[in-house]
This record gives sequence, structure tokens and C-alpha cells, in this order.
Amino acid sequence: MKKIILASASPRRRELLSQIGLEFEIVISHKEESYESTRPEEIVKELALMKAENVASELREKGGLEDTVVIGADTIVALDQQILGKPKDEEDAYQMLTSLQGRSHQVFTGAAILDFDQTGNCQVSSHAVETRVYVHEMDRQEILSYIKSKEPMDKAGAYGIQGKFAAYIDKIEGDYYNVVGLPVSYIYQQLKKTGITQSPKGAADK
Ligand SMILES: Cc1cn([C@H]2C[C@H](O)[C@@H](COP(=O)(O)OP(=O)(O)OP(=O)(O)O)O2)c(=O)[nH]c1=O
Repeated sequence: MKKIILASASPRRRELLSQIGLEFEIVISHKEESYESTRPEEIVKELALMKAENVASELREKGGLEDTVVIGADTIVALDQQILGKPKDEEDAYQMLTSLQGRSHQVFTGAAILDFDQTGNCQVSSHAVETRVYVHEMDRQEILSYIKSKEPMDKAGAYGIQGKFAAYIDKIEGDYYNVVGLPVSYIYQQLKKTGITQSPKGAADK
């Protein structure tokens, strides 16, 4: 059975991968990430790949990546041509939330899968999943009190659909889990295609 490594410090990503019953380990790289692409779907693929590759190269130095799958992911919010990552500070969060309210935007998550076989050869795949999110109008007080909750600070676009911000979500088109940070269904189907024999825990008991 292949070992699965999640190259992420995000508690949301860990929970989502656990939710479908996969067994995996977490390895985090502290290398800085940067991108050259301009289109959001390319940016998230580039960053997801970089996160997975950074972890893979650290593991290689420690000896051996045989029979291992490394998964990396990155999430950004795209508002027309503008890319919104995590807010730098509360003022930045205020600007982001003001620009998102009363309209729709796209959330892109890139998922990169590095699949190492028994001899250490690697098959690389990366893919961007898009979800459109419609946010209700918010007044200044609502934005300020949401920022006070501290929920925005570690999240792309300065909001978490899974938290208090649910109060302002009119609807979404696409995968909900993609917005939270990991398109788990895409990842599971991709792992299945590449011959990962692990099946979600409990599936065989039914
Ligand atoms: C839009 C949105 C984003 N997010 C989160 C998902 C990501 O964790 C975060 C975007 O930051 P990322 O840079 O994608 O990821 P990260 O730094 O949290 O974790 P790592 O690089 O170690 O994998 O925003 C939510 O939790 N809910 C939401 O509704």
C-alpha cells in the first residue's frame, strides 16, 4: 500500500482528507513560495506543485520516496482580474471583504499529486478546481465585527465559508470543499486512477 503525505500546515486540509477516511502523514516545508503565472488557475497549480515538490525534496534528502504519494494544495480568491490571498492585516481584510460583499467571485484551489513508484520514478499531476461563491451585501458594522472574530486572518479572501461567514453566503456553484481548501473528491478520484489501493475507511464494512 502506498504511503500518502499531505504537504500542508492547514488544519482544514488535514480534516478534509481525514473526513474521507484516508490514512496519511503530514510533512511541512518552510520554504517560501512564489509564482510567475498570471491566471488564477495557473497560479494555484504552480503553488500547489511547489508545496508538494518542496516536501518531496526534503524527504528525498532523508532517504527514499519509493511508493509514496505527496499532495500539495493552494487556495486563492479571484475577483475579476484581482487575486486575493490571505490578508496582511485587519485593514487589508476590511478592503477584501468590502470588495467581495454584494457580488460573486471565484475560489480556485490547485491540487498537485506527486506519485512515486517502487523505483522512485515520479508521475506528476496538477489541476485547478473552481467554485463560484455569491456573497450577500454586508454593512460596515458586519464587516468590522467579522474581522473582530479573527476568522479572516489565515484565509484566502479574508473569509471562511465554514465559519461565521456562512451568514453571508447566498449560494455557491461547484465543490464546497474546494472553497474550504481541498477538492477532496477530485483528489480521491485521482488517487484511484493512479492505482492507490487505499480505500476510504469503513467503505468495505457496508
Ligand atoms: C475562501 C476560503 C479559504 N480558506 C482557507 C483555505 C486555506 O487554508 C487558506 C488559503 O491559504 P493557502 O496558502 O492555500 O494554504 P495554507 O497556508 O493555509 O496551508 P498550506 O500552504 O500549508 O497548505 O484559506 C478557508 O478555510 N475557507 C474559505 O472559505
